[in-house]
Amino acid sequence: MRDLGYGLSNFCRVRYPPVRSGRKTIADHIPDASEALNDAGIVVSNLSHKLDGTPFFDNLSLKLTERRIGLIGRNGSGKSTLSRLMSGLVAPTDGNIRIHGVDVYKDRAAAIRTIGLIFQNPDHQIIFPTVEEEIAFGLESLCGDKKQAREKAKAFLKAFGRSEWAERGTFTLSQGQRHLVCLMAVLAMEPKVIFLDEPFAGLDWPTSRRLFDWLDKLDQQVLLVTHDIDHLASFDRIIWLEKGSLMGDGTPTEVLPAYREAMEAFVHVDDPILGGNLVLDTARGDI
Ligand SMILES: Nc1ncnc2c1ncn2[C@@H]1O[C@H](COP(=O)(O)OP(=O)(O)OP(=O)(O)O)[C@@H](O)[C@H]1O
Repeated sequence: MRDLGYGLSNFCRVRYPPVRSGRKTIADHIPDASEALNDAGIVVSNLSHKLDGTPFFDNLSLKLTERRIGLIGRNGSGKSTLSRLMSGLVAPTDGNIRIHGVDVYKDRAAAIRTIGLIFQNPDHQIIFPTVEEEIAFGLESLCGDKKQAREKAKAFLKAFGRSEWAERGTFTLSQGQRHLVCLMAVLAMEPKVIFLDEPFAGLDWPTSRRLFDWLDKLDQQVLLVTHDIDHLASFDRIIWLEKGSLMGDGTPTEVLPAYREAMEAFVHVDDPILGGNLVLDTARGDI
C-alpha cells in the first residue's frame, strides 16, 4: 500500500516527543552497574532484538519496580513481543532481562517460579480436561508430587469459593470462567510477577470488571498489556511503546492524555471517509 507520508512514528515524534515523568527521566530507569545487582522488580538491560533479521528493540533499558504497570501502544508496537521477552519465552538478540534477579531466558526453572503469564485467550493456555487437573499441573511441576499438587489445587479452589469446579470440564465453562481458571492456576504457583496480555478482550463488562477487581487485590507485581486505557487510571506506571521505541513512561496522568490525543488524531487524520487518507502499511506494522 502507498504511504502518504504520515507514518505513525514521524507523527508521534514530531507532535509527541516522548513523555517523561516529572519525577523521573528515562535515564533514571536505566540500571547502572550497582543497580544491576539489585534484584527488585523487572530489569531490562540494553535489550536489542531483531524480528526476521530486522532490528525492532534497540538498546532498550527499563527498571520496573512499581506494583501495577500498564503496557500500551498501537497494534504491532511490540507489547506482546516485549512480554514474551520479559517472560523468557523468547531469547533476546542482545542484552538481558532479569525478574527479581532471575535471568528468565537462561534459568527456566527459576523463571517458572518467578513469573506467571495469562494470555488473551484462555484456550491458548488451558490444556487439561478438568479444572482441578489444570490447576494441579503447574503445582506438580513445582513440587514434583502429583497427589500433593491435586490436594493443593482442591484447597485453592475452595479458597476461591469454587470447590464445585474441581471435576468440571474446562470447556464447559464460559470464557470469563476459563479466564478465572487461568488466573487461579497462575496464582496457585505464587509467582512474584504476573504478566497479562489483553486479558479482558472479548469479555462482557461485569466479567472483565470482576477479573480486574481480582487483579487489583493481588499482592504480586502486575504488568498488564491492554488497549483499554480506562483500566489503567489507577496504575502506578505506564509504558507506551511505538514500533519498539519508548514513546512515554510515567504515571497515568503524565502518559495517558498524550496517548489518547495521539490515538484520536489518528482516527481523524487517517479516516478514509472523513479525512481521505487511510493508509495502512502492513509491512510497516500498522495493522
Ligand atoms: N516472530 C515474529 N517474527 C517476525 N515478526 C514478528 C514476530 N512476532 C511479531 N512480529 C512483528 O513484530 C511487531 C510487533 O508485534 P507484537 O505482537 O509485539 O505487537 P503488539 O504491540 O503486541 O500488537 P497488538 O496490539 O496487535 O497485539 C509486529 O509488526 C509483528 O508483525
